[in-house]
Amino acid sequence: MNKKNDHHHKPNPFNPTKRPAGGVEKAGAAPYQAADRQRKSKRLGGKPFPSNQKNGSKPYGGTGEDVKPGDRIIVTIKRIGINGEGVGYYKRKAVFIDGALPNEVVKADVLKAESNYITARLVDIEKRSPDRQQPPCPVYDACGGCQLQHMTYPAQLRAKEELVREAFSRYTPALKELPMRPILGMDNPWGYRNKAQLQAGWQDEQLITGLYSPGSHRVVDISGCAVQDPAINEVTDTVKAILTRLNIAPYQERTRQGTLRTLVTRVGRQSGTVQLTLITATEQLPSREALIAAIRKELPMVTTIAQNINATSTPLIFGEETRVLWGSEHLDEQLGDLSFSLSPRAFFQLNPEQTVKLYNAAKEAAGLTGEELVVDAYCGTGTIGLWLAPYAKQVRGIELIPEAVEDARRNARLSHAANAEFYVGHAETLLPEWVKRGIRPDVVVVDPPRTGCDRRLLSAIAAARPARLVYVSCNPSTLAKDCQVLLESGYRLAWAQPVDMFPQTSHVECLILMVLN
Ligand SMILES: C[S@@+](CC[C@H](N)C(=O)[O-])C[C@H]1O[C@@H](n2cnc3c(N)ncnc32)[C@H](O)[C@@H]1O
Repeated sequence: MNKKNDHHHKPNPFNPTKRPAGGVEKAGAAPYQAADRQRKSKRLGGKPFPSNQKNGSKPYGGTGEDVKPGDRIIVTIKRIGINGEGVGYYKRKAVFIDGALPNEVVKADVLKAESNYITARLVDIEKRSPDRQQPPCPVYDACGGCQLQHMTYPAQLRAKEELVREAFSRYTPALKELPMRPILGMDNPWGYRNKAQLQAGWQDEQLITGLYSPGSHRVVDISGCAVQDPAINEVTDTVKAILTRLNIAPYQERTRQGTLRTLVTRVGRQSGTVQLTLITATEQLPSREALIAAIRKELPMVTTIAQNINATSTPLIFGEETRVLWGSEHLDEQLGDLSFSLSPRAFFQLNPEQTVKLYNAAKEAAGLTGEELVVDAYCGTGTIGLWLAPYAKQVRGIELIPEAVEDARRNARLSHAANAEFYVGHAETLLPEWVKRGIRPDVVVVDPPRTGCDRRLLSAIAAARPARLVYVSCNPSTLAKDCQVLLESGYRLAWAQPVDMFPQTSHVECLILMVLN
């Protein structure tokens, strides 16, 4: 799954220049609480290609082995990299070019030339891919939220399948062939996100809300974001107008003046109601009563108005203290037959429609008959375990964050899952302890952060020998590496199922089923 509390960013093995997507919840992050904010060069999608002969670049062709910054090179793009960039080869070195698409021949200026890879800026497209399209979003180039809008949706899906294949061919040498099912995409790959976390900023003396421009703290206004649920866009625009009217200013890091840091809007897709959280740098919220009255009057779908106070200078979005200013403590949400009641800080899947497909794949993979003990490791708020609970004898979830475990327990009560228990702890410590005490799971589900499973957990699984291991991952590279370890421990890869949880972005979710040989 996405939304990963990943505290350990490692170099991305497909593109060492970039952080992997995902991470802790940070300001301005997009697809997950913390999407990768990759730097984008011009994508040229559907626009005339600029002539770039005046910029002092060297003539086409580069300088052989010793490619250096400023050289202009011609590259045939082979595939999409994990951050959405085009990947080709020049003089046997991998070249990463933002905005280039597979099968395109592009001219690019070298930005960085290392011993084993090159990064370059797209200048012109000599041969254009039929998969190239005009990005629908007007601020696509400036905003860091999406990486693949310049590619048609069927091509995005193919590229994501290719990313999974590439990872397994690179990191799972013990696997002869990858038994991969076609990726599960969306019929309508727009308007799917149920939550926005938008930074507040100034532009032309106006309050704006949006994401930080990649690599900076400049807010790009993203009114009318095409991947957000339309209700979120409506609420955002109206709240912005109300805040402007009431002179509630955005907080400015430089001057430490102002109030509003972030506007968090979450919609319950089933109920149609909206939970609004204003994250402020100060305890005091100016014109508080007038603000509440105006929101209630103009936005009847808002059922919670909350304030979260974050006076710190860390990149984390939420502070420790949340006050509900008006309305309900929780937002009601439904996923299939399960009910959830979400506090402003509680984690919930961002694309409920695709989550159902992912969890149904997990259910199929688990192959439950009602007699099994299922361990849901890295369980978050318990959603996968609860999805499986009606079909299992018992579910035991393990999660590091105590608040998430409290949410999981509350969610279990709401969904009448009396056979599901959730424990706070490290999966790599708790599962071995359980195994030592004779608790033997029949099915283990893991859904780790981007860094993958801890080796001690993989060893404990190998020792416990559950008949089935269902591995849900948001990072094909670590998934493939862990798969290699499991293959060496006597498991066989039965099938892999990629799911497109975040259309228009380069994120790929993939589930695999491993069974005992
Ligand atoms: C990708 S999320 C999975 C969430 C959950 N499965 C879901 O679908 O909502 C990974 C979770 O693992 C937790 N986590 C990270 N390291 C852990 C560890 N060593 N042991 C247990 N949980 C851990 C994180 O706090 C996070 O909630």
